[in-house]
Amino acid sequence: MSALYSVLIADPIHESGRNILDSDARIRADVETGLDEGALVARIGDYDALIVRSKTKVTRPVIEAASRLRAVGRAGIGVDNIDIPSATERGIVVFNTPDANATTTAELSIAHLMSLSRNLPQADRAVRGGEWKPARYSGVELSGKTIGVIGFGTIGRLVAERCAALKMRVLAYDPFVAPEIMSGHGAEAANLETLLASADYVTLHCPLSDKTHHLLDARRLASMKPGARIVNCARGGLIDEVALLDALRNGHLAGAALDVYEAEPPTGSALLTLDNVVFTPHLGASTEEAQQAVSLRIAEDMIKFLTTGAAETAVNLPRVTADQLTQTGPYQGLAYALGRLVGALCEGPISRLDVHLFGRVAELDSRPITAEALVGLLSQRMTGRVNRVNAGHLAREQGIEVTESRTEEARDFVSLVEISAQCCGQTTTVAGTLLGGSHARLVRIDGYDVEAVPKGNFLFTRHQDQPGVVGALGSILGRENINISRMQVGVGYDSDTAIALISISASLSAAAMDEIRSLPPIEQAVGFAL
Ligand SMILES: NC(=O)c1ccc[n+]([C@@H]2O[C@H](COP(=O)([O-])OP(=O)(O)OC[C@H]3O[C@@H](n4cnc5c(N)ncnc54)[C@H](O)[C@@H]3O)[C@@H](O)[C@H]2O)c1
Ligand SMILES: O=C(O)[C@H](O)COP(=O)(O)O
Repeated sequence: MSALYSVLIADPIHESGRNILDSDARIRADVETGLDEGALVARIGDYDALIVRSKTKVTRPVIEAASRLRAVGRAGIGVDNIDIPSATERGIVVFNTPDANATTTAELSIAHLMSLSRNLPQADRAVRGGEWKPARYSGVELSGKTIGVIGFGTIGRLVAERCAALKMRVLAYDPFVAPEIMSGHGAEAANLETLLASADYVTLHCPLSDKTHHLLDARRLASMKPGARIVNCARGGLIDEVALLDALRNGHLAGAALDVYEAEPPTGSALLTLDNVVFTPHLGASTEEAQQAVSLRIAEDMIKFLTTGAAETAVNLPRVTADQLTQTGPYQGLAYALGRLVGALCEGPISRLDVHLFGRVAELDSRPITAEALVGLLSQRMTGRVNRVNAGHLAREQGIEVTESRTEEARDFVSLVEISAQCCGQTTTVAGTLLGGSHARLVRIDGYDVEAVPKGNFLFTRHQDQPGVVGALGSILGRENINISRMQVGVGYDSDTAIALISISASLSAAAMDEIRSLPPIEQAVGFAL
């Protein structure tokens, strides 16, 4: 059997993950490391998926050349080397391995904290050089000191717990984490100003983004407690290195321990000339345990994504577990078909899409259901890739406002998914349910009850309720050699307009559709596929 999916591994990963990919007959995994942007642009068009660590830069030109790419898997945590907005626009899922190397990185931060306080690298170099001057390398105790943890996510919490165990007072700053969570991990919540002014040590554990670039700039470094020390095992760009150099040279800061740099490697950086700085070469994730865990996780998650579409750790999709996917999956299929239907029935720009869940379905996570309704709507109207990753972006580009609501009380069916679209001042509403928990049925179009399997080709008409319409439609279809497998006719309760929803064996030609539209009783006629 030839492989169904091709995966490019562009940075070195532990052999355990490669073995998993190699032993799956559905996957062809190629390892090509050290590719620069041009080389990656030239190669990426052949692949369904890309696996990277931090070295390979997945830039907009790479994403634009990636005609087949469905996923970028980051074997690690930080995704600042991947252009997420570009990937999202193109419907490419980006996921990482959020926990696999966290303990290892937290341990490096503690190691740096200790070597910085006790001058271990400097003392090691001195002893090797034959020097024996213990007084020269005298350090400071951690116990009783205050450490400020900036970024209280997975790693920040692990570091805080370890520092608390070392009898340090731990302050934490993270605008997105509640104080109770911080206290649960041995830390006191503080604002950034207080943290910087009172901490003897500051350790960074937030992601690098446009918002956190140079989080520690000259002004904030100057506001730190005199004689404080900094540990950075997160990302180089979080600190302005020129300002850091100044603060270390002028003695305002006593030292720094750096694993990460604004440019890696930091060749030629003046920081390398300072004796009060400890350096490691982006070693945060580099233990046998972490590398094995990261590699296994990315390989397993990539196979799961390619074969089932599940991406629990996606950074550009709402996080959905495999269990949730099993529950919402059938409703997602229904919502997709309803979205396509409403997209076909509305013959103009749509300004708003409302997804309303009634009954049991209202107890589920509505986000993937709403997202699929939007994918269905957009896929009816656009060529090119539309999926849950880029649907929100494409909707915003088209000026479509999306809302979702739920009512746990059942309405006519145990579960009902209802989708309304506003188009040219009119509202079109369609609804569907699942029979036996998995068989999608279309049950309502505007006020008309119908019962149709939402699959295949359809002709929909809205027409004056008068004799002869169905016969006229049937004769045009017959002449076109198109078979009718099922026909629903609905009559309005308080109007003289009726609808017909006809399942047909093939799509109708433009000429046949024009002929149908020219029949005097016809007000609207649409041919579409669900
Ligand atoms: N040196 C290494 O080899 C290495 C290894 C792993 C991770 N990392 C880096 O460490 C970072 C943190 O990893 P994690 O697993 O803890 O990530 P995480 O996503 O679990 O936690 C990041 C935390 O930062 C917080 N945050 C966001 N913006 C902030 C801001 N402006 N100020 C303060 N806090 C802010 C978030 O709310 C979140 O709680 C990663 O983004 C990665 O860049 C480095
Ligand atoms: O964000 C991470 O996971 C670390 O920076 C590790 O990066 P690496 O995989 O390139 O060692």
